[in-house]
Amino acid sequence: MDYKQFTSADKEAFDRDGYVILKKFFSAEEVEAIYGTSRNDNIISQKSFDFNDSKGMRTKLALWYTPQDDVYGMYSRCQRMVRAVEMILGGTVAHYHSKLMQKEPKVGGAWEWHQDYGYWYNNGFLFPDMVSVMLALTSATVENGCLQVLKGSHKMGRIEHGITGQQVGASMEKVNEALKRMELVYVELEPGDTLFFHCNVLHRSEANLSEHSRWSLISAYNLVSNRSYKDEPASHYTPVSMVSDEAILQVKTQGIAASADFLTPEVDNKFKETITQ
Ligand SMILES: O=C(O)CCC(=O)C(=O)O
Ligand SMILES: [Fe+2]
Repeated sequence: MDYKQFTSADKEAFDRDGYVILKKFFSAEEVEAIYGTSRNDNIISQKSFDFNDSKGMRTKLALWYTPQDDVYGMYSRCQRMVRAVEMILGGTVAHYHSKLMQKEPKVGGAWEWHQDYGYWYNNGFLFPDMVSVMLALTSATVENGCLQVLKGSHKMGRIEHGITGQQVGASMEKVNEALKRMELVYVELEPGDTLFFHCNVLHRSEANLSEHSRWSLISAYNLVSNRSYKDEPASHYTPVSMVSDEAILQVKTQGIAASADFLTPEVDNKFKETITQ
């Protein structure tokens, strides 16, 4: 089977705008494999925790560092993904972490304006050679609190971040000025559509007040040369062990192992920085 590939035109758009959307980068069958598995994955539900927004709404999420041989790991490690991220970052890439974001109907929380590098910088990464890739497992719409990005804002460089509620957000003085000059884009996605976004692009999302879940699987990558000087799990400088594009459908219903290196917020006191959002 032919799989859609990330092109040099996609890379140009990413460099210009700080993000690019690849429609149907993963097929309906692949999304069914990942979403169907995650919906019934007891380990994922055991390892998920709530992350509260400033109004007490909450997003459920599970986060792990080393990509495994399960259906989620195959997403993070498959060839079209690794090649795309190599093109974006311009070198050999490592997987920083992945998370399954479960923004449930009526309760799914908001995320304040932030840059992912606003947090990751505090985790010891000197360079913003980092990128996130979000796969929509369900439709993401304005109604269910889809991601919003400020187009071109990655060019501002890193902005100071401070605590807003339980979350850490970007300086609102800078965000408010940035909002006057750049276009705010609601990233509406169909299942299978995939958003690549720069670690310095400003983004946020509103609460999910709708009847529909918004679930996404997000993998973050780093250049292996951008090794943290802090005590981060080794996955962040270990080259991704690439698998074929067929791998998702080959493992299909394989859920995550309980032994995966999950982030546990109770023990990990640098949670606020890691959670990337
Ligand atoms: O999905 C969301 O609403 C926020 C996600 C986010 O900020 C991230 O993954 O970096
Ligand atoms: Fe984020």
